[in-house]
Amino acid sequence: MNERGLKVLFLGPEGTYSHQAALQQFQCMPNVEYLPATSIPQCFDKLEKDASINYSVVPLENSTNGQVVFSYDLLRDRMMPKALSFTASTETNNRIQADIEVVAEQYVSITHCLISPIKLSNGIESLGKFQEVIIYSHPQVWGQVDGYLKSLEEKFPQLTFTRTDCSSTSASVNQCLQSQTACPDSILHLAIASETAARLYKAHIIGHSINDKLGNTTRFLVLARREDMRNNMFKHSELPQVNLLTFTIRQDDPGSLVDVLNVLKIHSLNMCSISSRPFHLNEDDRNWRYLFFIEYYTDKNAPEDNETFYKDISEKSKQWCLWGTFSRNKMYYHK
Ligand SMILES: O=C(O)C(=O)C[C@]1(C(=O)O)C=C[C@@H](O)C=C1
Repeated sequence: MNERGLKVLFLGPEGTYSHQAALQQFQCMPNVEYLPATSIPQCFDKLEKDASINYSVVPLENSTNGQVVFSYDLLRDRMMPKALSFTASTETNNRIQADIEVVAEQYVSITHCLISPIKLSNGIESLGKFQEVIIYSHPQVWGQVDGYLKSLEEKFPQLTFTRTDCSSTSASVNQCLQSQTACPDSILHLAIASETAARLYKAHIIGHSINDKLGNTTRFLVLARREDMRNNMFKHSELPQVNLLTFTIRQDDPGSLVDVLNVLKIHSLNMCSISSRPFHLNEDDRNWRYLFFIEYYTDKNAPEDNETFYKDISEKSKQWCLWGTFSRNKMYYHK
């Protein structure tokens, strides 16, 4: 940390779940400046380009509707150009070093509210007075409240409901306030966001805890520039270390995915997650190629440079990248 303190980027504006994750991560540090980004891509770009920014907090997955694909794809996109340059060369070392690194994880419990820009005398029952309802939120939210929105549609069959994407949940509250000021009385603009966001904008909550699964949680990654992390200030705790690794396989070789996973087994490493995203290198490349994301545990006393493990991964995969080794957050274990 420099004398001027830390600068931490998050998906803004204030009042987003990402903001909450950033506060949770850095609340015990003195002198932290929280900087709102306008999109998830900006959370990556600014961290890479602006040396004054120390960390960026991005959502990765939700316990109800899974991957935040924007973040997965932004990690993938950072591997892509380096993967292309390997294909073109005769390089034997197939390990890719990314410029950013994952240094910690955070978990935020999600409690969505249905938020109105105007006070409705009869709460949710007042929707019956309108002809059209336009609901704004972050695209990740729709899959978390789908059952609730369907039940609203059934309750008010005469109403037209439209879902509109916004850059974040908190931005959606601002959007519904703006839109409501210049629209006919027959249309109501609503937002889905946290109670904090509703309070921040002095908007009105007409439905609380509307997510289909209560206890729904979003997992966030804390990113830093690799070159700045030589003195990693995130002390490794007593909890297991999580390693995030991505790899491509020699797709036409039968068993090539199993071969990579078997390396974990041989080294007695327990895998705790696996997923994949499309990995289409360029227009000359085949359409159906995948990048696999795995996470596995290592002991806190394990050597940082597990050379034989890396050598085996290099041998069995086409290309691979280790994004970071960080302590499991104890909130991972909470229901
Ligand atoms: O819009 C926000 O509040 C965010 O922080 C983004 C985000 C996400 O992309 O997953 C974070 C948590 C919720 O699951 C919904 C939206």
